[in-house]
Amino acid sequence: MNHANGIEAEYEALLQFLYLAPVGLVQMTPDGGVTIMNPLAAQLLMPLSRDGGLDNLFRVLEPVAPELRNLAESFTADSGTICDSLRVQLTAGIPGRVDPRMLSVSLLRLDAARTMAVLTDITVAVKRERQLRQSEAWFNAVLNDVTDYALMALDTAGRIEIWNPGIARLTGYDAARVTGQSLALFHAPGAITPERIADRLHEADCNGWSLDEGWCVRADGSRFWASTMIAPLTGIDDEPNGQTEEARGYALIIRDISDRRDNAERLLRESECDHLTGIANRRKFFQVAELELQRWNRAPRPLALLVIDADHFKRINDTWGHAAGDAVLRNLARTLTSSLRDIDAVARIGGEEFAALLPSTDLADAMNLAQRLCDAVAAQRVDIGDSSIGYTVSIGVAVMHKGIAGLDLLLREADAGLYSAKRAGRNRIAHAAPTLENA
Ligand SMILES: Nc1nc2c(ncn2[C@@H]2O[C@H](COP(=O)(O)OP(=O)(O)OP(=O)(O)O)[C@@H](O)[C@H]2O)c(=O)[nH]1
Repeated sequence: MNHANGIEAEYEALLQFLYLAPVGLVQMTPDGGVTIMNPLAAQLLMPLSRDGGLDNLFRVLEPVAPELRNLAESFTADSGTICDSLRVQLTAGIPGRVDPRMLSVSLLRLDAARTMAVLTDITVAVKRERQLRQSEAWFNAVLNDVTDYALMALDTAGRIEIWNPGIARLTGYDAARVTGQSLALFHAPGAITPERIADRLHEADCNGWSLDEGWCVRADGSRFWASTMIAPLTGIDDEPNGQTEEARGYALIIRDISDRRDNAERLLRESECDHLTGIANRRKFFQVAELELQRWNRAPRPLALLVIDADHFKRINDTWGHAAGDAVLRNLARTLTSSLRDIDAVARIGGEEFAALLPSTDLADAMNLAQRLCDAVAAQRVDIGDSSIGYTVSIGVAVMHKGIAGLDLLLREADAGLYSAKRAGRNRIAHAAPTLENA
């Protein structure tokens, strides 16, 4: 075989490899300009492309992974791993019916001119992982050492009736303060609503148990990471027409699992945080919202979604520089979190786009809140060197209703409101009436 034939054969083999590789492979310039892409990469990315073009990977992935461009820009070495298996959520899915579409993205700098992206569809793997984590959490809650738990009996309305001494050890409350109180006592003010408690009791009735993990608060105000499990207590009652089993109340077990939050869990939490603003990222938002929508499907209650988008943000970047744009986004995140309750899920879901999911909030309340947020943002000044700049947002409002099968559709309605607010001149809020298709 002569030299030219050798090169041709090698080239053929390379093309075949690219064609058949079970992962998406993209070779690009450091700023994301695509030079080569295999068919699987095109297939994975095409649904994200707004205009059918796939010429820049960072631009295509910006709505779902705005951090990629920053990660690549801040990577200064000539070669090495820029990010490894970063999870990107492509779609929200439909609770109980369609799983969210997940992509894993790794970026490798090959040399100063070339960066390689490896894209893997991990939808099925993530679903299995979630199922495993749920059963692991369940076993942890039930089987592990029982020295650090508080056990109490709740009445049918979720008020505390009977307790074990562990309550005082774990929470610092004494019996007199606990009896007759709602279990909201162990949560920060505003972190749990009566409706959420009712949902958990209902969930326990339906599934045999309701397990949750999150922050609990001691009598002295200090926080601890806890798993809380509620299980129905049933009894046999004599009824005129025979014996029936009926709920007599619930058992509640609170366990301090702060020390169990090992590295893996911390890493997971970090992977749920937006790198720029420190609030939840799109992935975390979709997870929380999926749970919220499952709750809604079991027991519909008012549930509102706000999509908040910075106005003329490109102009801010162009006029004041990207770092100033970043400062505005951080200010916006702070303004939103300080104006919302703990129970509201607020996240950065795209470049300059944020979302807030508001349980127990009807349309009128959501509109009021959106207007307050809009006004609070317009009153902000962000210091940039010697200057200080103002900015505004537009907000689309949507509320959950029967015609909405999943988060994608709820987001679509909020986006329609956002679009109206932008078209009407920005720095305003709008609610788009449900489309006929969703009504
Ligand atoms: N500074 C900064 N800019 C970002 C970030 N993510 C996205 N952007 C920029 O946000 C801008 C969004 O611009 P557009 O989508 O055109 O929207 P806009 O200029 O806000 O206009 P309207 O939404 O119509 O009011 C783009 O220029 C993005 O590059 C980020 O993390 N930091």
